[in-house]
Amino acid sequence: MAFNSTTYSTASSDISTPRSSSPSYSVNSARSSSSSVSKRMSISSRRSLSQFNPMSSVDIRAIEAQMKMASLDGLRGYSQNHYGEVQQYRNTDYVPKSSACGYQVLREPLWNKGLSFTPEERVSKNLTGLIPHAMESVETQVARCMKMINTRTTNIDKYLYLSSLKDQNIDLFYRVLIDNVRELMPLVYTPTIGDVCLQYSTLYTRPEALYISIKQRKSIKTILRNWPYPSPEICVVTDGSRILGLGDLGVNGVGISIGKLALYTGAAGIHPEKTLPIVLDCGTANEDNLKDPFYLGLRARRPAPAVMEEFMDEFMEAVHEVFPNMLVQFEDFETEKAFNFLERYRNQYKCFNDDIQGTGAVVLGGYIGAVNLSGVPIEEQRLVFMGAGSAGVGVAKQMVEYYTRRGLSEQAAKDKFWLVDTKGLVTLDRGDKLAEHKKYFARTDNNGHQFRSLEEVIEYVRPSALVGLTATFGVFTESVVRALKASVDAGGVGRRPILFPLSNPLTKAECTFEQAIQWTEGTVIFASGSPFSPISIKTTEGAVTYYPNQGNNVYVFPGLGLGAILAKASKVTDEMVYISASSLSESLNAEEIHKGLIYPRIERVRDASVIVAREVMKAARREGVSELPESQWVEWEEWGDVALTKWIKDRIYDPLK
Ligand SMILES: O=C([O-])CC(=O)C(=O)O
Ligand SMILES: [Mg+2]
Repeated sequence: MAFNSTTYSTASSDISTPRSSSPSYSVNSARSSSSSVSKRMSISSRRSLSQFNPMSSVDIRAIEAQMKMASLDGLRGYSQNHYGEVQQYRNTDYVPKSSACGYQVLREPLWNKGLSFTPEERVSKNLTGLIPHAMESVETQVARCMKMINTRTTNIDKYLYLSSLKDQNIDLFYRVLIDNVRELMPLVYTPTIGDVCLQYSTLYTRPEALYISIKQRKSIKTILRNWPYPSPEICVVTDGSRILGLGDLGVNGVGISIGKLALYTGAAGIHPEKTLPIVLDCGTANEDNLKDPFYLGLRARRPAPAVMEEFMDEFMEAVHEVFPNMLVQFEDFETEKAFNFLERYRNQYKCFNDDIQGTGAVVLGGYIGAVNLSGVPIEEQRLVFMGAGSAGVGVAKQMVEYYTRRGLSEQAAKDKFWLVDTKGLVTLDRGDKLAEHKKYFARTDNNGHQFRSLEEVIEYVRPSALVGLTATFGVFTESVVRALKASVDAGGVGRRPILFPLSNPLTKAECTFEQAIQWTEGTVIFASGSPFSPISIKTTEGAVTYYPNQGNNVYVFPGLGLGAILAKASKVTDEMVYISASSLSESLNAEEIHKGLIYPRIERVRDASVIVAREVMKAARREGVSELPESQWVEWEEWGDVALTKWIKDRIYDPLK
C-alpha cells in the first residue's frame, strides 16, 4: 500500500525568522501540499475555536490574557489548576517561547498532532528535531495505528494500545476510532470494556477520570475543580455497583464511564475536552476486589442506602455549583439506586439515566422497525421480558409510551407486557415483597396461578416478542426460542419472531445470533446489546448471509446528550427521551431498510446521532426547556431541518479533517 508522504527540510538554524521565511520542502501529495496544509490548518483552527462558543461561551479576551500568562510563566502555568484554560489555544496562534514548551506541546495529548505538524508549526512551536522528519498524511498515521492494533492478539492488548494512543494524541485516537468504528468500538466499549473493568486495578497505569471517594465527601467541589479542563459539559458517573451484566466492580467500574465518553466524542462529536468521566468510590460488595492486593478503591463495604443518598445529594449539588452547564449521565448504578436517583434529580438537574432511559429508547427505536418487519400487527403484539431490573422496566415503560401514542389506553398498553424475573412471572399476588419499580408491570390477571419458568410463561402468553435483560448467558434456550417461533407461526404464514437478547457483554447475552438463526430457521428479527458477527449459511441455492442488529444505547445516549447540550436544555424531559427513540427509528437509509436492519449500520452512528440530536433539540424547545434565544429558533423554523442540521454539524468535532 502506498501512502501519501511529504518530505521537507527545516533546520531551525536555516530559518532565523520563522514567520517571514519559508522552509524548503518537497511535497509528494496534492493533499499534503504546504499551502493546502496550512490553509486547512488555519480553517480548522478558526472552526475549532468557534466550536466552543455556542457550547461554553468562551470569553476570547480572557483567553488571550491567559495565553500571555502562560507564555510568560512557561511551564509553571501548566502545572496549576487552571492550566486547562491554556489548552483552549492549541489550535490558535499560540507560540510556545522555549523548546521546553515545544516538548510540552508533544506531551499534551490535546495539543499533539503527531506527524501532522506542518513545517511552519515545527519551527514556530520549537518542535524541530523533537519528532521524526517525515510529515505524514492523516491516512498514513491511521494506517500505522491499525497495523499496530492488528498485530496485537488479545483484545485487552488492543485496548491498551488504543488507550495509550489516546493518552498521547487525542485527535489521532479519535480519527482512528471514527474511521474504523465497526472494528474498534467493540474494543473501547462493550464487550472488551467489560474485561477491562474486571481487570482495571491491574491494568492501571495512569488516571483518566475523577475518582471521588465517599471518604472525601466534604471535598467534592475541590476535587471537581482539580479537573484540568475548564468547562466540561457532559459527565458519565457510575458508582460501579452494576457494571454491564458483571455486577458490583467497585471503583474498577470507572472503565465504563471512560468508554461511554469516548463514544460521546466518537459517535456524536462532542469535543473530548468537554467530557468528564467520574467514579464515585463508595466501597464494594465484590469479595474478589476486596481481596485483590492491587485493588484501587476503598476497601470497605457499601454504605447504607440513606448514607449513599446523602453523598449523592452532595455530589449533584457540587457538580451543579462547579459546572452549572453540566449534563449528568447516570450509568450502571444497581437497579434500586438507578430508579431512586433518576426520580430524585430529574426535575432539579440536567440529567438522565442511560440504563433506564437510554436503553429504553434504543430498544424502542429498534422495536418500531421490528414490528413493521414482523408481520404481526400492533394489536396482536404481546411482549415477554426476561429481566425486570432498571433496563427491563425502562424499556417496557418506553414501549408503553409508544402504544399510548398510538391510541391505546395506558392500561391496554401495559397489558401487552409480561415481565419475568428469577422467581417467575411478576404478579401482584406472588407472595414475595415486590421491589417498587416492578409494581407498575405486576400482572393481576393470573387468577392466582404463578408461572415459575420462562417456558411456562411463553406457553401461557404466546408472545410475538421476547426481550432479555437478565445478565445471564444462555437463558434463551432452544426450547424457549422454538416456543416463541411456534407461537408467532400460529398467527399466520410469513410472520417473524422478535428476539432481543440484550445483556452485555457478550458473555452475558441470553443467546447467540447463531443459535437464534438456527432455532428459528432464519426468520428471527434479532438485536443484541453487544455486537455479533453476520452469519452465512449454505443452502442448496447458495450461501445466505444474515445480519444481526446491535440494540445498544450507543445509538441514543450520544445524540441525546449532544441535543440536550446544544439546546442548552435545563433538564432532560421524557419527551426528549421518547423522541430520541422515534427519530432513531427514522434514521435508517434505503440500503439499511432494504437489508432488513432495524438500526443504522454502526458506520453511520454519527449520522444517526446528528438526527437524534436535532430532534431532541426541537423537543426541548417544544417542552419549554431550551435556553437558546427565541430568535435562533425562529430562524430555524423558517429554514427547516436543513439549517438546524448544518448548525449541529458545524459544531461537532471531526479531528484532523
Ligand atoms: O454499556 C453498554 O453496552 C450498554 C449498557 O448501558 C449496559 O449494558 O449497562
Ligand atoms: Mg449501562
